[in-house]
Amino acid sequence: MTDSPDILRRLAALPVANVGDAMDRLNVCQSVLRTMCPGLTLAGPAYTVRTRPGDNLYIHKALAELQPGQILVVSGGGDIDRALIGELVAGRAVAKGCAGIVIDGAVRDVAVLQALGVPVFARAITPAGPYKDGPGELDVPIAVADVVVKPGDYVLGDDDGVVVVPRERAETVVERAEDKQRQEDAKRTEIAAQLGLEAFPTGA
Ligand SMILES: O=C([O-])CC(=O)C(=O)O
Ligand SMILES: [Mg+2]
Repeated sequence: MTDSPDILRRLAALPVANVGDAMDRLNVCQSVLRTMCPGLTLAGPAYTVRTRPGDNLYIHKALAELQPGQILVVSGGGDIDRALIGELVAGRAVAKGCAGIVIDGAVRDVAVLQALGVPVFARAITPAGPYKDGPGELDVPIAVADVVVKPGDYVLGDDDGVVVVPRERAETVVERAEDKQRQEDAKRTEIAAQLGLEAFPTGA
């Protein structure tokens, strides 16, 4: 699948909430999927993995396939009793140029994930480790916190949560989201004046 760096750059510049609004407020992952690394944003095309809950053999297999800029997106069935990744898997993914990790399950070693500076989103943290027996699947459509993710779909995350932009709709979605952002910018300027501020806070 050809990459669209311009669309990705434009999507990445927008708040995740506005991109969700631009998809009729659908395609937003359930709020159980939270950032493990506050302040870091995530944006890129998905490399998808489906694993047996509590088992990360196929995540290790995925490390060999990951391309720079991709987001490692894992459906672990939402199980939160075993961590599917920690510092070692995350470090290896970063070494392959991975731009972020989304786990529909749990993670561990969270202090080091933050120190690595890689955006990681997951349902939970637990010290309990994963089994490594399989089965699993690579590069297939998956479900992540109630949203379908196809290989190559754009995945975006910030402190509010995660949205998935289907690749085939990305152009329309980014235009709608930019339009919404412009409308909101006008409102922010108006509110800043009411607050006696030179500019509306950015949260950055
Ligand atoms: O043991 C594992 O596969 C998960 C883990 O803690 C790590 O990646 O550091
Ligand atoms: Mg570990």
